Amino acid sequence: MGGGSARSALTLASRTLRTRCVTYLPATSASLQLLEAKSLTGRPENGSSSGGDQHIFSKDSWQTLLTFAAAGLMAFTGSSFSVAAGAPVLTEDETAENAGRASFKSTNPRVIFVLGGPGSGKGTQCAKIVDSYGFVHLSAGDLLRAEINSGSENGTMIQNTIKEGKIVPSEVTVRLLQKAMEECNSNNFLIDGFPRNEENRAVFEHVTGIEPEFILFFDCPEEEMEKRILSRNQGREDDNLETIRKRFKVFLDSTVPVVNHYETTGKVRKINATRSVDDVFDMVQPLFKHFVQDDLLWATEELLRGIDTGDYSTYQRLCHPKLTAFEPEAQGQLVEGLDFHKFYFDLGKALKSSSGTHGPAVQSTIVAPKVVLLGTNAGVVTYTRLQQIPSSPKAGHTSAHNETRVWERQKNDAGEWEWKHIHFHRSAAPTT
Ligand SMILES: Nc1ncnc2c1ncn2[C@@H]1O[C@H](COP(=O)(O)OP(=O)(O)OP(=O)(O)O)[C@@H](O)[C@H]1O
Ligand SMILES: O=c1ccn([C@@H]2O[C@H](COP(=O)(O)O)[C@@H](O)[C@H]2O)c(=O)[nH]1
Repeated sequence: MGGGSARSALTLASRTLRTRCVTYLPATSASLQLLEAKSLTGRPENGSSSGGDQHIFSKDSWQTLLTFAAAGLMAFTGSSFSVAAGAPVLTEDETAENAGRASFKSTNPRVIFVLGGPGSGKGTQCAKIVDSYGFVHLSAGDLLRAEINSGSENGTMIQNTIKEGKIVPSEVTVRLLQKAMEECNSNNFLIDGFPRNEENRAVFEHVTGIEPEFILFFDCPEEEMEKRILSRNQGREDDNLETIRKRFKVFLDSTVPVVNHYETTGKVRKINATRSVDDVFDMVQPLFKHFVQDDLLWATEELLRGIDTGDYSTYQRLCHPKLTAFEPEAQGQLVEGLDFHKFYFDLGKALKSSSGTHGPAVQSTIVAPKVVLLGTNAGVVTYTRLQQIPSSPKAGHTSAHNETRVWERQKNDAGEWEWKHIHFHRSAAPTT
């Protein structure tokens, strides 16, 4: 399993990234309702990922890759974040805060507002981001249309407002967004087509206390947007020339000022949306890759914390049942499955109960982590792990190991995406 089995805390030293959460992409009944709402309104959830400029490894090439990695023949290049050894350690509060995020649901969700004129391609790109980066897509327009279809008392008012291309009162939209976020077991949200005006923005911030990470803004000329909407053909009541023109005016008068506001805070990421769907997505992808790197590092930290605290259920949840490993304990052999690792968790528990000691915890420190993404569904995390072992016979001893951990994003039986640890390589680090 790669490490000590006694009770411990994980000190997250030597890193520049501040991790947020592990993306487990669970689809709750609420998100399924939203999907249903989408199909009712005929909105596209289309598009498999283009893969952008990265190589996407098939299952077969993945095995080859593992063989190379295992043989020490693989060099990790490409995007990474470097971390200076000895950089500041997380404070106790931050560590506790991160520990609280182990359940993936935090009070501090990651929100990206997706703005752009009507027909600029917001919904199309959001579907691709969901596919590749696992965000939950909340379209304010879809939520409002679902509210009409639900027979709510506000239904007629919302329907008339949409027909006129006007903006629905902020409290109605914010309430729908907040409810959808609360019902969704995720921490990563794309909020599409909102805030539509300054009041929307102020009410959302006031009610939820959430500041967006950034604003993804699709910039597209009116004639192109008009052409796209007129050929959208999804039976939307507002996709007619008269309402389209009104929507363009509302966009210019009310939504552009919101974008301008965020410009002043440096949060706008403007994308030229005139190109093809895949070309636009290629421009979008770099904005999301670091979230995946962040999540993979956090998943690794959670795994190590599980090892150090002897928490086998966490280890089992994060690891693929057929996890493969090269580690000193396996005497140079490739071991497969979790049983080999479970032995050490059981041993730790037995030793602790027989000795009855409750001494200080084993402490792991990750030094110089690097996260390399292989397409959008796989990634490799490498680092040196220092483990301070408080108990005898090696009391006060620090061990140093180089670890390479491979993660793959997979769909579970419920069809939900989750990161699974599929292989690791651990060897003693040369000491200085
Ligand atoms: N880059 C693109 N090139 C050509 N057509 C596109 C592109 N992006 C989206 N489309 C098409 O244009 C239409 C509008 O796209 P989409 O529904 O994603 O826009 P939107 O910004 O979400 O619109 P709205 O604000 O009205 O909901 C759809 O039919 C979609 O397939
Ligand atoms: O925050 C919002 C979002 C949307 N509306 C109304 O819905 C329609 C359609 O929105 P799309 O984003 O194009 O699906 C929009 O024209 C508004 O009338 C809103 O009021 N507030």
